[in-house]
Amino acid sequence: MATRTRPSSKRCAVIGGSGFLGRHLVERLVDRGYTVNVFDIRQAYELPGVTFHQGDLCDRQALLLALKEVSVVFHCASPAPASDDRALFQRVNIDGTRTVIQACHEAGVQKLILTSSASVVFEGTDIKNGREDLPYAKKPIDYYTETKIVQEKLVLEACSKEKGFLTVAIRPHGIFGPRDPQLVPILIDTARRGKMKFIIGDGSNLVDFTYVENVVHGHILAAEHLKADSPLCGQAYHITNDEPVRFWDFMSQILEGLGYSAPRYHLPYTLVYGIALLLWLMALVLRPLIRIKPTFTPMRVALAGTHHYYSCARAKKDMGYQPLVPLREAIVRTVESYPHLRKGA
Ligand SMILES: NC(=O)C1=CN([C@@H]2O[C@H](COP(=O)(O)OP(=O)(O)OC[C@H]3O[C@@H](n4cnc5c(N)ncnc54)[C@H](O)[C@@H]3O)[C@@H](O)[C@H]2O)C=CC1
Ligand SMILES: CC(C)CCC[C@@H](C)[C@H]1CC[C@H]2C3=C(CC[C@]12C)[C@@]1(C)CCC(=O)C[C@@H]1CC3
Repeated sequence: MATRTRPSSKRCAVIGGSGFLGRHLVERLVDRGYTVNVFDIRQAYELPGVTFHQGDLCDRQALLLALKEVSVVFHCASPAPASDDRALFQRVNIDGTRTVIQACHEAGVQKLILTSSASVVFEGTDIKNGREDLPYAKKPIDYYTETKIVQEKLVLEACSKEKGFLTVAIRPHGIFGPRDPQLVPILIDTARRGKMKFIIGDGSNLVDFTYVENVVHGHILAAEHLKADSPLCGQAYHITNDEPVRFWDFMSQILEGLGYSAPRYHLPYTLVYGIALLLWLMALVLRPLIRIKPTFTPMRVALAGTHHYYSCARAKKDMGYQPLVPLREAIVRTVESYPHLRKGA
């Protein structure tokens, strides 16, 4: 008779483990003695102690193989926000997350930790020290955010002490660090094309940028504190660097660190937002004929021109969270990790 091995609390799966955040998470889990199964549509690296399962998270059978004898699942897979593909977001973030939950039930997984986003409450207007009890955005600013809201609700509603299936959502904001394929590469690409000359608005808006190691720390703390009698069950938690910074100071430090000039001239926020909206609509209309990808999307302009920073007091109280790497050190490490993006390289 086949015996079913009891899931070990140190055996986990990371869905999206080939990605930027996912890979940092996998590396830290391995350091902490976890055995890790990575499930992703692509395999990006090899690491001792890690087993790769290549597949689409919408494929329940493929997922089940990766979740065998696993007690903790981290779900940090998503299409990139820049893809701006509504059908893809719907399929992966909503239908796919339903499949993940179903597969977790079938495989006897005990804990599911979702990487959500602080943007689920962002509507393009100022948020200062926002707490987790802010309502979800009624008018989400893009398809990515729209589907991240539904995804978070699905995961939190699936939390059931009776069924022995516990869930929690981590809401990071503006993740950056070595190997990030978004923030630094897009910023430098924009600078190389001579488009980083302008500050949108008066430049005083404060924003959270969160170093990837701190986001990883928040995920692992959440997994280890998530118990039937803990306040974490079915809750969302902001994880930030807890050091809001002026958006344009942060961008300037990265740009100057890599040898580029910081933007100096100001443009009115409403003007730039209006142009971005117009370009986005044009791109949408022309999509059947030609694929245009504007750099300044309405989402990026809104993020660049408003305050959006969040309180992580709840994470501090319920799971003892404190950022491990301060912002100044995080920027130095990040800049040093991109020698190929230096000016002239
Ligand atoms: N980068 C940021 O600033 C923030 C990211 N997040 C969230 O963090 C998570 C991780 O983001 P990043 O690491 O930045 O993105 P990433 O693009 O580097 O990683 C996402 C991973 O998901 C995988 N994936 C996508 N579709 C899949 C599918 N159908 N089946 C299996 N795997 C699939 C990709 O191959 C990739 O390896 C995402 O859920 C994102 O929404 C939240 C807040 C901020
Ligand atoms: C062209 C410039 C105005 C801006 C260049 C930097 C931007 C690419 C990034 C600045 C803030 C970032 C951010 C995200 C992606 C990259 C930025 C727009 C997210 C949308 C990623 C996914 C999330 O869940 C929220 C993030 C907010 C901040």
